[in-house]
Amino acid sequence: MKQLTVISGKGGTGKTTIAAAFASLADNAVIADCDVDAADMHLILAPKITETIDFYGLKEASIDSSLCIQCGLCRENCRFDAITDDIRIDSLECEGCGVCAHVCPEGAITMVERKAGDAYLSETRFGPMAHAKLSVGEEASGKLVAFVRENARKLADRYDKDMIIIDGPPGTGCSVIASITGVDMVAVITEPSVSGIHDLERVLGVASHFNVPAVVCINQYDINEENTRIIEDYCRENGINVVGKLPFSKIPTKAMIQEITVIEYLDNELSNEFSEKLKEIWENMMRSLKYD
Ligand SMILES: Nc1ncnc2c1ncn2[C@@H]1O[C@H](COP(=O)(O)OP(=O)(O)OP(=O)(O)O)[C@@H](O)[C@H]1O
Ligand code: SF4
Ligand code: SF4
Repeated sequence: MKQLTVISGKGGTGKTTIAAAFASLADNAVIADCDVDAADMHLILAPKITETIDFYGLKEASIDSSLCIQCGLCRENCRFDAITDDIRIDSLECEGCGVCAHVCPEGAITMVERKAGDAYLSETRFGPMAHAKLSVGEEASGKLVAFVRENARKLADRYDKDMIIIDGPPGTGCSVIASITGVDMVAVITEPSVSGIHDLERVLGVASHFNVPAVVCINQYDINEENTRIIEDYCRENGINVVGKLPFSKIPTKAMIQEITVIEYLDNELSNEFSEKLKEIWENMMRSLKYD
């Protein structure tokens, strides 16, 4: 089974637009929305949730006040200021490091599970989907990405799918790393802006560090053709395949408003042209995936 992650380095480059289009073009895939901090694939794919699973992130300290002698050691040793003057745990600040439980002379502190969000198994018009929602203020997004990927693998086994298409988070942080480790290929969606080029180089560096082959798709290439050439040269020099370029177009936004993919939005010549380009990009990527 092949796993492909769509990432972007920089936010707002069209990653979700393109990942949703890929989901509609794949023959036999599971879709995994791993952009868990700002999930928006569901706006286009309208998943029907079939199963909701509690997600437990970081553990949290809990004090048994009947054992506590108010010595204050836990408070002194908590680096996150998560213990109040009257020795209570501030849930929003507790990072679950366990130091307080370790130093407590009375064994009054235990580490307990804390629900940090919900993971979902769903059905979409293009096949099964794994996705999730992190609770407000929670920070275990890398762990939740890993959980969504595990759920996607279960769906692939259950429905005999041969591919998982992962919509990864933007940036280069731990949730990006969790969404690309062990996949067969990443497709980096970039745009020809100065920050786009900078973030592309950074995210390609992360992919290379984890030995994941990368291809690049340049979105809105015509907003700055000079920068597009810089990206193409950079990719050529570094042996990275540019699988295609998409022009600036009103179609992605029009399709998004109708909650459909750009491939489904087919009411004029212009939209046909746009979706034909995306199909070519998909086919180039599939060739690269086979070749690698
Ligand atoms: N080729 C294009 N031409 C013009 N607008 C586009 C193009 N591709 C995407 N857009 C628009 O850009 C906006 C951002 O796209 P999208 O949500 O797919 O990006 P993203 O990288 O997933 O963003 P985020 O990081 O916020 O998840 C949307 O309004 C989308 O319709
Ligand atoms: S688990 Fe760590 S962060 Fe939480 S209260 Fe204890 S020492 Fe502070
Ligand atoms: S270290 Fe233990 S006994 Fe001391 S104040 Fe904290 S909970 Fe109470």
